[in-house]
Formats: sequence, structure tokens, C-alpha cells
Amino acid sequence: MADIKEYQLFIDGKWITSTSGETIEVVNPSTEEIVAQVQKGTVEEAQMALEAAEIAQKSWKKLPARQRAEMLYKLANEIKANADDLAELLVKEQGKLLKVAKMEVAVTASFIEYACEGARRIEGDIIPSDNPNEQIWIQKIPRGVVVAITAWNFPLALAGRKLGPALVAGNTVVIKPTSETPLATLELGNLAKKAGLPDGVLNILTGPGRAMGNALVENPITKMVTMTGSTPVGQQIARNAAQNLTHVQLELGGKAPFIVFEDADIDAAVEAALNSRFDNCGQVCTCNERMYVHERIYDTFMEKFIAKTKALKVGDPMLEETDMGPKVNASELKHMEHLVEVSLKEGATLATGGKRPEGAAFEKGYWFEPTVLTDVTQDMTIVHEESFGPILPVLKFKTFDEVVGYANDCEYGLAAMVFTNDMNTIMKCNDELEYGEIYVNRGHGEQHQGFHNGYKLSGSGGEDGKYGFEQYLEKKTFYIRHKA
Ligand SMILES: NC(=O)C1=CN([C@@H]2O[C@H](COP(=O)(O)OP(=O)(O)OC[C@H]3O[C@@H](n4cnc5c(N)ncnc54)[C@H](OP(=O)(O)O)[C@@H]3O)[C@@H](O)[C@H]2O)C=CC1
Ligand SMILES: O=C(O)[C@@H](O)[C@@H]1OC[C@H](O)[C@H]1O
Repeated sequence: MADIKEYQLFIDGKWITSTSGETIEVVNPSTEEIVAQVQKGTVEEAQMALEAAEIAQKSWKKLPARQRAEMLYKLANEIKANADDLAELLVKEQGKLLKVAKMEVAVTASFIEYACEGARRIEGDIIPSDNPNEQIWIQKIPRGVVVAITAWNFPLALAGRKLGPALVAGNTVVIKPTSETPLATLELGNLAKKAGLPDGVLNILTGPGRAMGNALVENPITKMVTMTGSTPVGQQIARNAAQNLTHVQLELGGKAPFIVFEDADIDAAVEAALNSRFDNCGQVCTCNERMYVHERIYDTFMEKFIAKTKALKVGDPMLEETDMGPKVNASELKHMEHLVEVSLKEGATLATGGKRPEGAAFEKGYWFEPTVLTDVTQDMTIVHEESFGPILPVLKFKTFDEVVGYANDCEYGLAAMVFTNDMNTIMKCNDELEYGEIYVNRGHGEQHQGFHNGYKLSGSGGEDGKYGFEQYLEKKTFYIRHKA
């Protein structure tokens, strides 16, 4: 077995081994081989990291934002300079395609660079008072120590998405990556040192979400928690943060509807529907989780869509020709098998896929075929429960009101995708779809300057863009009176 690297905790600019004496194994989803071990950090080490961040923040916040940004630009450059190694780590720990991993590394750097552009836009207000000889100043100031908790699907990009704005705004950060895919995120410790970030500005801890996560969230040193992950965990974090009224920003689950109206460009819709479902093995929060096709174009659309789904190549994520890798772990794979079983019991028809692929290449690893379910009805489990994997239920619809009703019949409200060329339909979708992010005539995929914002159980606060940056700032108001 190849030598297994043991990673350490990154606290106050130093790599340390946990006093727990225990480690967590990181498994390659394509082979089920152990690729590394990370520290099972303790509650005491969470306290150490928070204290280091608190001390470092006192001087970090006093630096001009431009100087902070200069260091983060260097971090982004270090990420780009190590793109190949980081991408290979992402493939090993998450099973994503190498070409997608390379994009994730580039996106991580660009998240940080986008935040740096905001260094000279931390603007406050000067407001005339109702009182004579008086002004009102509203100043934007950093919150303090930010805890960032990330999911396993884009671990490095999610880290960059959070540490970029947090640090440019003058906060310091303690990141706890998911235990599933912590490796690329841990490498940021070495790159931060190379970029010249002062000790304690960025800290990286690994450890079980519940114990380590709770310790970080409940600590009064923590002034903000930004988390990406599942809705149940996000709700737990919100409850735990409430005891100190800590500011919380949550990016959680989704169940995006993909609506194809009668006048849609069918070929464009087929391509977008395919990519928006099977990208990253369906493990993207904005994925096409359920598709509604107008009855008049259903047969034509589905003939094209199913043919393209069957043509997708599942296999070694390192190979250029591969279209889809494995699910991230065994329990996620079991969840796929469960959802298909329940769907068939409830009356759905399996149009393609539905099981582990056959062949020697798939005996080890968490593989699942791209799956399409038809004869689906709105009341079925698969229409409401997030799959976060390569399973797509498809339904027909007749009218606008019917499909908008179906789309909004959901406890989530993150993303929706709509294909139509009718401006009136587009405007009505904009008005009536209860989703924070709506993609019209294109598949999913946020941009940094937008606003990634989940309604309902998809989150709270939002991320990216100028509104996401604002989350990392507190406001301080001065009433200044002078002699007449
Ligand atoms: N809206 C969005 O932008 C996105 C949403 N997601 C959602 O994330 C989910 C998949 O990611 P997954 O990692 O499984 O999500 P989880 O919610 O299981 O875990 C997310 C993070 O929370 C940590 N955690 C677990 N329990 C606690 C706790 N009590 N307190 C603090 N932290 C805790 C986990 O640590 P550990 O792993 O060590 O337990 C992990 O780092 C899906 O529902 C998907 O929809 C994913 C990406 C983007
Ligand atoms: O978190 C997700 O699943 C998406 O927001 C994804 O994460 C980083 C990429 O830029 C987004 O597509």
C-alpha cells in the first residue's frame, strides 16, 4: 500500500499533532484505499485555534485592507502555482474528475482574488443629523474571529469562497473542513505561510463535525460562523450559535427544479439539463434535482436526453474521456440505492441506470450509474428529498400555473432553471418562483459577483458578491457633535 501521509492541525502558523492521539482516515472514493490520515482534533485544540485567531486579529484588522489583500493575492498565486498537486488531491479525496478538480483549484484562487478587489470598497456613510452641529458616521468594521465550516463536494473552493472575504474584511479565520475531504484545504496552511500571512490569521482544524464543530460554534470568541453543508447540520449550528447570538451564514441543501417550457430550444435544454444533473456526480447544491418538461415536447426531449445520459462515460476520474466519477462515500452510495428503491415502489419507471455499473473496474469504489426516472408524480419522495447524486426524476406538465406550483412545492429555495424564449414567461417565472437563484436558458453555475442565496431551508444570509462580502462586516455608528 502506498505510504499514507499523516496531516496535522494548523494552529497559529504551526503544524501540531493532536493530543487525542487519534486520526481520521481519508478514503479514495474510486478505489476505497486509504490515502491519508488527519488529526482527530480535540475541543482544547479548538480553543487554542480560536485564541490564536483572536490574538492575531488585533493587529490584522489594523492593517490597511489593501495590505491584507496584497497577501491574499499572493495566496491565490500560490494556489495557482500548486494547481496540479491540489487537483490530484481533490481527485483522491473526493473522486471528482481531474478536469473538474483543476477548475475547482482555479475557482478557489478566483474567489480569493474577487474578495481582494473589494479591499478599497469597504465603504461607510456620513449622514446629516437632525441636530445642529452634528454628523452621523456609520463605519464598516470586521467582526473578529470567523469560523468557516465546509462540505465535501467542493472543499477547496468552499474554503476560498469564505476565507477570501473574511480575511480581506479584517477578520481572522478558523476553518474546519469536512472529515471526508480535508486534504486540499489543509494544504492551504503551507501556502498561507508562503504567502506571508501572519501566524494565527488562518487556522485549519480537522475533527468530527459534531464535537469539534460544536466547540467552535459555541465558543464566545467566535463572532461569525459561515457554513456550507446539509440543512439538518445548518439548523444545529444555528441553534448552537444562538446562545451567544453569533452571526451565522448558511449555505444548505437544495432541490432545484429544471423547467422546460413548450417553446424551449430543446437541444440547448437537453445539454444544460444533462450537465446540471451529472456534474460532479450530481454533487452540487444547485444541481437539476427534478425536471419538468411540457407535455407537447416531452417525447422529443426525452428521446434526446436519455440517449445522452446513456452515453455518459462513468469511470476513472483521472482520465480525460471520463464524464462522471464515483459518489464520495459508501453511505452516499447507499442513499442512491435507497432513493431508487423507494421511487420504484412508489410507482416510478427506471428509464436508465439505477444501480452500480458492472465490470471489474467498478468492483471497488462508490460507483453509481447516471439514472433517470419517469412516470414520476409530484407526491413521490424523490421529488422532495435531495438526492445530491446522479438521479433525475422527470415529470410532465401542461400549464404555467401547474409547473410553478410544482416547483414551489418544496422546503428548499436555492436554485431553479428555466428554458423558454417567451419574455412574458421569463418575467412571470422571475416573479413567482420562490428561489434565490434562477438560471434562464442556461444550466447551473454561479459567478463570484452574483449572490448565492438560499431561501427557506436552503440557507440564511447568502454568499458571494458585494452582499456576501457585507456578511463579514459589522457596523459601528458615531454621533459626532462639534462646537458651533
Ligand atoms: N448551498 C450550498 O452552497 C451547498 C450545500 N451543500 C449541501 O451539503 C450537503 C452535503 O455536504 P456534507 O458535508 O455531507 O454536509 P454536512 O452537513 O454533513 O457537513 C457539513 C460540515 O458540517 C460539519 N458538521 C457536522 N456536524 C456539525 C455540528 N454539529 N456543528 C458544526 N459543524 C458540523 C461537517 O463536519 P464532518 O464532515 O467532519 O462531520 C462538515 O464539515 C448536501 O445537503 C448539500 O446540499 C453542499 C455544497 C454547497
Ligand atoms: O457549493 C456548491 O455546490 C456550488 O456552489 C459550487 O461550489 C463551488 C463552485 O463554484 C460552485 O459551483
